[in-house]
Amino acid sequence: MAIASAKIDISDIAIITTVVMGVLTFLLRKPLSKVLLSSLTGVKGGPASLEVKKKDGNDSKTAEAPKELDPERDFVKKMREGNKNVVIIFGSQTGTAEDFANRLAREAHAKGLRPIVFDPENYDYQHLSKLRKGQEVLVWILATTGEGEPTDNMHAWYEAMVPDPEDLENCEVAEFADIDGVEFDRPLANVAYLGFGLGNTTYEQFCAHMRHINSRMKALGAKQLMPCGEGDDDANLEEDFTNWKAKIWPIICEHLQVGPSQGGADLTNDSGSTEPELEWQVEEVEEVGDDSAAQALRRGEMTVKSIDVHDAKHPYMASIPTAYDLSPTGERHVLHLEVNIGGSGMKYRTGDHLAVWPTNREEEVQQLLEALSLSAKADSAIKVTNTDPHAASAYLFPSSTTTYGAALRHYLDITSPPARDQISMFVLPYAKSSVARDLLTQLAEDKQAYAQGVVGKALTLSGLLAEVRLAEQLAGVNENERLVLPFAALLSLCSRLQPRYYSISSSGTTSPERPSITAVVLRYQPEGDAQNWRYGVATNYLSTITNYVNNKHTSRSGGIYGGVMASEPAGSAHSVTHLLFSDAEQTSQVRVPVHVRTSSFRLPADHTVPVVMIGPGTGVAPFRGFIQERIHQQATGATVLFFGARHYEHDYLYKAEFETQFAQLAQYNPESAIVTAFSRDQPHKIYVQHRLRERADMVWKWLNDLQGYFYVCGEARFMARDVKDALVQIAQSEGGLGLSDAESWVGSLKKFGRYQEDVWA
Ligand SMILES: Cc1cc2nc3c(=O)[nH]c(=O)nc-3n(C[C@H](O)[C@H](O)[C@H](O)COP(=O)(O)O)c2cc1C
Repeated sequence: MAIASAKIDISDIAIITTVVMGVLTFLLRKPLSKVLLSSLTGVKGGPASLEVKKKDGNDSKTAEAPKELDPERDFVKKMREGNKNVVIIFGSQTGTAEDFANRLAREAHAKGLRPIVFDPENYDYQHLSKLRKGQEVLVWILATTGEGEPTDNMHAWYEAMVPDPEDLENCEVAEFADIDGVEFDRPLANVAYLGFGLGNTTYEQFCAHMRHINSRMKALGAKQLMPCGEGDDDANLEEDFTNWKAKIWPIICEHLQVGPSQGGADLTNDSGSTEPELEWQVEEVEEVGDDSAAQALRRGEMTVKSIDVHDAKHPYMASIPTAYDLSPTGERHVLHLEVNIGGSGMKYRTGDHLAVWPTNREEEVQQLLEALSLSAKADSAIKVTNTDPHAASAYLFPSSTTTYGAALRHYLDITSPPARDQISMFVLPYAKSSVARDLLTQLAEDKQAYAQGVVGKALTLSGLLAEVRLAEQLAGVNENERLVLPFAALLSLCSRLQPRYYSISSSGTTSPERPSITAVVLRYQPEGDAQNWRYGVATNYLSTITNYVNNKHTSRSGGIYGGVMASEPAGSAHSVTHLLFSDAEQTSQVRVPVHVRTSSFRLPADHTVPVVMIGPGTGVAPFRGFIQERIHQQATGATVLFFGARHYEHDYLYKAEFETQFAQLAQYNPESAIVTAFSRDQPHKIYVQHRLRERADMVWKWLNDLQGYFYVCGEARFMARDVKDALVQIAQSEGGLGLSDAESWVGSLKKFGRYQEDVWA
């Protein structure tokens, strides 16, 4: 199952799993009736609850002396060395908040402010207290992930600043540096801040990460300059961000007393004719070194690094021993890929995620090179450096030198539609002809025109540039008057290509070196451009890899490589020329950059406890691993999988495998079974929640009487919600509870980690 897609990569709509391990972070606060309470707290094999320390009276004053901090991780020092006055800190899981932070910084710069962006993973939170209001402003840009959780890169800061999410007003005060002159429990009294939360209203805990940090900032004495903005990814995140941004500049400028009448010096020109100061400088350089070094440049640095520890910043180049289409005759193709991580030092546990670093489709890369008039220079070496010597990062890519082609292929998101403010800041200024200026101004300023002309068509940057070119041609604009976008401007326009996360569909115990993933290939025709196909970046990359693995004797230098799947849409041939290969082994073995992400989606340690899994479609992915694990444990508790799909004939994923495995599990417990719901095989739709209700008495017995675990993986908005409603109904009909007690019962299962979700919107 695909779990995390890049933001606008509507495509691999994937997305992650995030599991509720409430028990690790929450204490039960509202006990139910005694009977229910004892059934919930008597969890066997469940994770232990964490002791949450409270600040009370003198206790908190005896806090340990601050640890020696690494000066390299002091962001305030770095900020002051660069004479910056706006510090932007982002928490991002799939890249959107990071992109927003960078865009905000560019706009701040255009307003005459001096911004700097920090990834909290590289710095220590303790320095926050050194910020000085009136002279400096802190801006949080925080996405929420999991079930109301902080993003990985904010994890350490969040843990320190929000020790008890259930008691935001009154929890233990974190340690801060240099807090002389302020009250002990108000260490951030000198700090002025504002914030924007990214979230999705489909999730129960909307924008929880930003909201929790906001409450703690206030509780720790910081001055909030205006209420936090919130963006809803289920509605229009981009517009929410644009509206919030419009409000913050006068407030920041007034607070810092900068700019004409404190409104900020707007260095962008209304006519769009002034070229912006760009963040990145691009210099063409001679290629140095032998052939393999030159090749590495073309393929991206990811292939050549020799490192011991592989993580989110340093993927491992894994080979793919097996890959196939699980539903070759289905309307949608679901891929199964096994990834060889043997020898990498990486380990995974059942329920973890695998991040895959995709490569853009070669056709997209070539189209963009063409639109930039860089086709002839695709393999030219370039050095990309930050124009600001005090910026948090000097380089945009893993190394200072790459090629135009490799940058577009491996490092930049070139398929997401450019945002309105990006068009006005980084495309419009390069338009010389009035026809190009008019077209771009309309898209940048008219929301409706943008919604139809860019979003509705899922227009990529190369598509936008092609439309401008066509308009210029039709208007007879001279070649030397036509818009040519500089590569350095494109670097400000495109965000970084992000890894995509997939639930691992194998057991870490039985296949420790071969995690597998299960992903549906995303291809669609946008409403506004129904003639043309759009391709999800990562899943089509995986599809190309699958094709290659199954035909590996075909020459890879052949350029365009035809798809082998049935019902490939016309024109979907993929080029493998620029996939990554292992040259060291001289085997032309294709390599996929990956890393493992730990999750909290876990089976109970005690195999005698029943396990009920709801996994329609590719939501079945983590449960394949769970089933392997339960067989290995010879689980005597019931193991029950509710699987749903459209058609028995085409979409029953892992059918033969599951049938054999459940026959085996039934030997340990006769109630173990797979229950299927094929929605379109009869006139009326049947879904997993219907099957669940049909077995209400058993479900109640497994979960309430036997203290079983309940897992849901798949689509959040309808399926996960309907499944939860079905469980509430079961608690009413089988447990005799009123609606509110039934809801509390389900809520408490969640709090105790016995109802875990791995869902995506
Ligand atoms: C796996 C997953 C879990 C999420 N959980 C929540 C949540 O609990 N609450 C919420 O408001 N938004 C949630 N979101 C929505 C994200 O916050 C939103 O899509 C955001 O734009 C992602 O930003 P990022 O790309 O910087 O990580 C979740 C998204 C994903 C993919």
